[in-house]
Amino acid sequence: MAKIKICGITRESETEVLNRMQVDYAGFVFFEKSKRNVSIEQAKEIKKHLKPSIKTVAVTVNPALDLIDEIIEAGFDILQIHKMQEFPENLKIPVWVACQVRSREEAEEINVPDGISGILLDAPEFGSGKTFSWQDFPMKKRREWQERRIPFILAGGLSSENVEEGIRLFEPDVVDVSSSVEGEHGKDHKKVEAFVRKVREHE
Ligand SMILES: O=C(O)c1ccccc1NCC(=O)[C@H](O)[C@H](O)COP(=O)(O)O
Repeated sequence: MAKIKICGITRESETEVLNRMQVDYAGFVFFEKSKRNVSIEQAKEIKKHLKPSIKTVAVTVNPALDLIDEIIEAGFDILQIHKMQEFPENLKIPVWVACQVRSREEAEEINVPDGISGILLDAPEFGSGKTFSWQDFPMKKRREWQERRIPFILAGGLSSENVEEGIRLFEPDVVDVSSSVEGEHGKDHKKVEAFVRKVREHE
């Protein structure tokens, strides 16, 4: 069964539905330009309210080494890196590399370095609630990662309406959602519940 990551947690009140629905991952965005940006201190406070079984993912964009150190120090389980320029060596935290899928040609060039703990495919604009073009994605890349046993995370525009299709096409290890489960004040409990149920119904 695909595991579930709810991304862009910004407040303590959101943890109740994550705990109750026993999701697998909670993502915190550390990127100042994002409407979901939180400080390390805020995230540390919020994650105290998550069940220990929920792994925490620190979502970053080409992070400076200082930020990576702070993330490790704060006890996050996984570091997710978008727009990675260089793979930082000897990191003491598992890394998910996020790739923005813009075209079939670009996707064919995706190189997954050894030693990463997951490859995440996302829309051209991260956190936008839009999907990348699933039909154009070169599935031989997906098969290559399956053969190399690299965990695969499907992100970008997932919702209760399309997640079944995404699971059928990509057989992801994890499905990652943010925009479609948001309301006016952060994550909407009913939308999170509906998304989680849809994923679990599928299996
Ligand atoms: O969500 C953001 O604002 C964000 C900012 C900077 C880097 C990544 C960001 N989100 C990335 C994600 O982890 C996934 O892309 C996200 O869960 C999927 O988002 P959505 O398309 O909104 O469901």
